[in-house]
Amino acid sequence: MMRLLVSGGGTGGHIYPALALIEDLKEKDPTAEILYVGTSRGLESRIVPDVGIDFKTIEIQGFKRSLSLKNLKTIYLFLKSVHDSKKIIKTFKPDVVVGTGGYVCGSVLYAAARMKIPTVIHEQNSIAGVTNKFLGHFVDKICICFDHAKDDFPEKEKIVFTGNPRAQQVVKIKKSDRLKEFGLDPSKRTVLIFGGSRGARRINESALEAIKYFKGQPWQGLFVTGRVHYDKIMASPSAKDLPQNVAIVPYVNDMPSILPEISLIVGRAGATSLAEITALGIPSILIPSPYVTHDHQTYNAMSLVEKKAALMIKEAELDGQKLFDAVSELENDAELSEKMASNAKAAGVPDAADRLLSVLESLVR
Ligand SMILES: CC(=O)N[C@H]1[C@@H](OP(=O)(O)OP(=O)(O)OC[C@H]2O[C@@H](n3ccc(=O)[nH]c3=O)[C@H](O)[C@@H]2O)O[C@H](CO)[C@@H](O)[C@@H]1O
Repeated sequence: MMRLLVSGGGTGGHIYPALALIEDLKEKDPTAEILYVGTSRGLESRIVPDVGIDFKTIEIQGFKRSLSLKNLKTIYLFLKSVHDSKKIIKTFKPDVVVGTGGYVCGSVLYAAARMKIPTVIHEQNSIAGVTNKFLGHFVDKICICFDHAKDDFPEKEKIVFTGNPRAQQVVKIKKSDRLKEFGLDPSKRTVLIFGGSRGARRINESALEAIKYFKGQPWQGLFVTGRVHYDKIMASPSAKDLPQNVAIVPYVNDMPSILPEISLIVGRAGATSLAEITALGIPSILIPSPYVTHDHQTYNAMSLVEKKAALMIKEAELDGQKLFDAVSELENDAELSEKMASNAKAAGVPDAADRLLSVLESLVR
C-alpha cells in the first residue's frame, strides 16, 4: 500500500494531471492512501474535494520578481507554509511526495525533501515554471512532458520523460452523446472553443464574433467562456440572436468525457490541454497566452505546429473573422483535418500516468 501526498494548484493545468495520476494509482492499488495539499484560493479547493480526495490547505503567495515589502511578507509566509507542510507530512507519513506545479508545491515539496522523504516534481510545460526550477535542486526526480524542458534543469540525472498523466485518463474514455446536454447534435462535427481552465477574454471576444458565422454551416460549436467571463459575455449585444447550432456555457465539468466527440479545438496552449489533444489526436487552432512566464505557451504550441499537428494564431493578430476563416479551412478540408489529427496523435503519450507512477514506485522500493 502506497501513501502518496500530492500537491499542485492554482489552475486546472496543474490539478488535472495530479488527479489523473491519483486515479491510475487507485486503479492499480485500491488500498493506497492519498492526501492532496493545496491552497484555499486556487481552483484545487473546489475541484479536489469534489472528486472525494482528502484535501488540506496551507497559506502561500507567489514571489514578485523585485525585492519589496510584499516580498518580505512572502518570505515569511513561505517559511510558515514550510512549517505547516512539515506538520501535515509528519501526521500523514507519506512514502513519496509529488508536486505538479504552482506556488503551493514549492513549500510542500521543499518541506518533504528536508525531511528526507522521496520527492518528485512533474513539469507539464516546455519551459519550466519558477517553482519547479527552484525545487529541481532538492527533489529526487524531475518528470517532464516536452524535451525542451530539459534545458531548464541542471540536474540532468534526475530527469525522466513521462508525459502528462491526463493523456492516459482521456484515452480510456468512450464516446458518449453528452453533447445533447448542451442542446447540440451528437451526430454532427463539433468545434470546441475554450481559453484554458479559467477562460480568456481575447479568445472570448473573437469567438463571440466568429460563432455568428456558424449559422447554416454543417458543423456546430460549443463555446466555453470560463466561469468569471460568462455573465459579461451573455450580457453583450453580440450574444443576442446566436445561431441554433452554437451553445455557450461557463465551464464543462469533466471535459474529457466530451473530447472524443470533438472534431476541432480552438484554445490556449496550456500543457494539459495539449496532452489531451495529442492523446486523442484532435486537430487544433492554438492561441497561446502572452501573459504566462517566459511565453511558455508559445513554446508548447510550437512543438505541435512544427509537427504539423496544430495551427497557431498569435493573440495580437486574433479577431473574429480570422478565427472563423481558420475554423472553416479545417472543417471544410477533411484531408487536412485528418492529417493534422494523425500528426497530433503521434505526439501523444497515452501511457503517461503509468510512466509517472513507476517513477514514484522506484523511489518507494
Ligand atoms: C494562465 C496560466 O497560467 N495557464 C497555465 C495553466 O493553464 P490552464 O489551467 O488553463 O491549463 P491547461 O490548458 O493546460 O488545462 C486546462 C484543463 O482544464 C480542463 N477544463 C478546461 C475548461 C473547462 O471548461 N473544463 C475543464 O475541465 C481541460 O480539460 C484541461 O484539463 O496550466 C498549464 C499547465 O501547467 C500551463 O501550460 C498554462 O500556461
